[in-house]
Amino acid sequence: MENFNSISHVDPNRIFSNEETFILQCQGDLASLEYSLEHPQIIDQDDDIAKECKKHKLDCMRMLETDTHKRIEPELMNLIARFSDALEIYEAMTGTDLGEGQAAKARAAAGDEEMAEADSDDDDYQKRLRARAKKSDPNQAVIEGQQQVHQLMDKQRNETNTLRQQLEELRQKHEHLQNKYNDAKAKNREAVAALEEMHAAGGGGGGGGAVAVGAFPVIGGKVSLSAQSAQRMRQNAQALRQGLRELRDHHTADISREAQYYAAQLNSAMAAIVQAGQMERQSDQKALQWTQDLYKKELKLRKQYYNTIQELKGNIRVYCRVRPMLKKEIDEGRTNIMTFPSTDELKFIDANGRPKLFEFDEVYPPEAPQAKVFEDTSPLIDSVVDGYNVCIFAYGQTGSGKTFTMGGGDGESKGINTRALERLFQIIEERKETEDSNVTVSVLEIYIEQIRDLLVSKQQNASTTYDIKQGGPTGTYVTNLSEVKVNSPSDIHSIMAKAQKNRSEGSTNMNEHSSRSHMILYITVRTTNKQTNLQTYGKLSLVDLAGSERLDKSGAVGQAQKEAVSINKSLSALGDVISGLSQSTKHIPFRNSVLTFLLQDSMAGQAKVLMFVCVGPADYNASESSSSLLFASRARGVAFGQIKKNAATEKQ
Ligand SMILES: Nc1ncnc2c1ncn2[C@@H]1O[C@H](COP(=O)(O)OP(=O)(O)OP(=O)(O)O)[C@@H](O)[C@H]1O
Repeated sequence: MENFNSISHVDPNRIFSNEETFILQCQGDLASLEYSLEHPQIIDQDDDIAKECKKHKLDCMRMLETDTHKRIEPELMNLIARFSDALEIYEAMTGTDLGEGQAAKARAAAGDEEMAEADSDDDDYQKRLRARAKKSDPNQAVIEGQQQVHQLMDKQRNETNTLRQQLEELRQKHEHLQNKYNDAKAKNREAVAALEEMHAAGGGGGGGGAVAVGAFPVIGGKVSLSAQSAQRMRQNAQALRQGLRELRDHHTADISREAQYYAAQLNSAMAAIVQAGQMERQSDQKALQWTQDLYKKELKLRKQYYNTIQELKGNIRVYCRVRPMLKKEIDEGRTNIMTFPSTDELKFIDANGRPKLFEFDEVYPPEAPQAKVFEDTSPLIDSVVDGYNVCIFAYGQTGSGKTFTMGGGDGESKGINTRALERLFQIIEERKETEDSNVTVSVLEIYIEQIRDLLVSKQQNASTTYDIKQGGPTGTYVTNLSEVKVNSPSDIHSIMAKAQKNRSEGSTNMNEHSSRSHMILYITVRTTNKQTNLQTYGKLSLVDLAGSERLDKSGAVGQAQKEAVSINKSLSALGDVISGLSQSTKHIPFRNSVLTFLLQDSMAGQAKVLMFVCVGPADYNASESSSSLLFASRARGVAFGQIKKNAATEKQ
């Protein structure tokens, strides 16, 4: 009876007590046995269910003997009766001896003490059955037994049905209770979870310590509702999380695939770019090399053509420039007599009213800017770096624009001198990989047949003798003339400002700032070829001649008159030289003046020569303009001789 010792101590909160469980088990097994009795074909041959029922019956009987199961006594009694009936029928149907029915009765009648104990557990009902069986003969007993069996079977059938209904009710009750129990458990869990969430959401409010969840009331309407919401939310959140996880996995896979695809695309694109870049670089290098070669060839050709043209032209080019009308001239009501039929022609009516047409290599009208004038001059400058002497001089009457053309002003009005130097440095820069050049300048003036160094003080000039010599690397040179190294084009500004400041200048009727001397700016370029180490010299002579003037017009007297006479004399000497050259006479009077002596090497074929003939446009200068233009025309036809490049020497 060990199973039932603790029945009285069963937890009252438990749904089924041990007694109820026991009765349910008994009823279950009994129903099985009864069912098999109604269906003999499935009677258990191993007697298991019958033996189990026998055991239950004995348990029921033992429980009845104790006082502790009063509560279920009716059920126990009922069960014992049913077990007895069923077991007796079972024994009758199967011939098995379980201590019931005929066998027990026979043992009781025979006084079989051995099995008496097994039968002794039968209740009074059993004893009565056995007693009754003793009185009748066995055959009658069998018949009675069979009748009883039938009766019992009917009764049993009815009871079985009732029991089945009861069992079904019990089962439903059990199921209902089980559901309630499950619901309660679930609600409890939800409530606990809700409280945990509330606690978590509240940041552990109510003291900040850990909350003993079990201490909260479990189920309340409100809590239950919010717990359901929380549950739904949790389920939603879980579903959402799951969806997000799937989405993320899906996207991760997609992104990974795309990343691989694009990485491959990128790699191949990069490779293509690198390859294209290499090809481009190679073709760029080839194109660059080709362009450089072409450029060199072009330069060479250009030089050849230019030199050929120069030689064909007798090595002198003449550009004519007509300055604009001056304010003074306009104010005096002077008339502009110059017209320009073409870019190399100039036409005007001379003092005698006769139309005159002059043709030059270039003719610049008054509006021609300084830049345009230099544009046509710059090819000559290139020759200097190639080792040629170049002489550019401006000729014309006083006030005709010589100084403006050669020196000019600042910015866009800067003249040939500054622009030539800029161009020289540009060429030097372009050739710096193959050639090394340095540039020096000297500036002198010829004032009343005296040479003055314009880059030194008047005192120094007074104590220095300047002689003209021939045979230097660039031909004619002046002894003791200072030479200043120029590092950049901007250096020329201060140098020319100094020279201009030192130059002799006066004011005449014809020109407020009249130059009273010839000024020559020498720019010498020494170039060393980096490969051959050969050194060449080029000399650029930029000559701003003093203007010829008619003394009656200029009103010069005293020193100015002396200057004017000297100027005219030297210009006349220049005219004589040009005349001699044009007539190819044997003796050319270069030494008749300091000017012609200094220009001898240029005019004797050792330089490319460019003459600017400057004229004023006003009618009152028609005579001087006419003679200047005639002078220039004559010079243009002169063959100065075969141009020679300065000899190259090994650099020391
Ligand atoms: N192309 C020109 N555009 C504008 N002004 C000019 C131009 N040529 C000359 N002039 C102006 O004419 C005046 C005389 O010019 P410039 O001094 O150059 O003459 P010059 O021939 O050098 O005279 P001189 O022989 O007396 O020294 C100056 O005021 C000068 O600014």
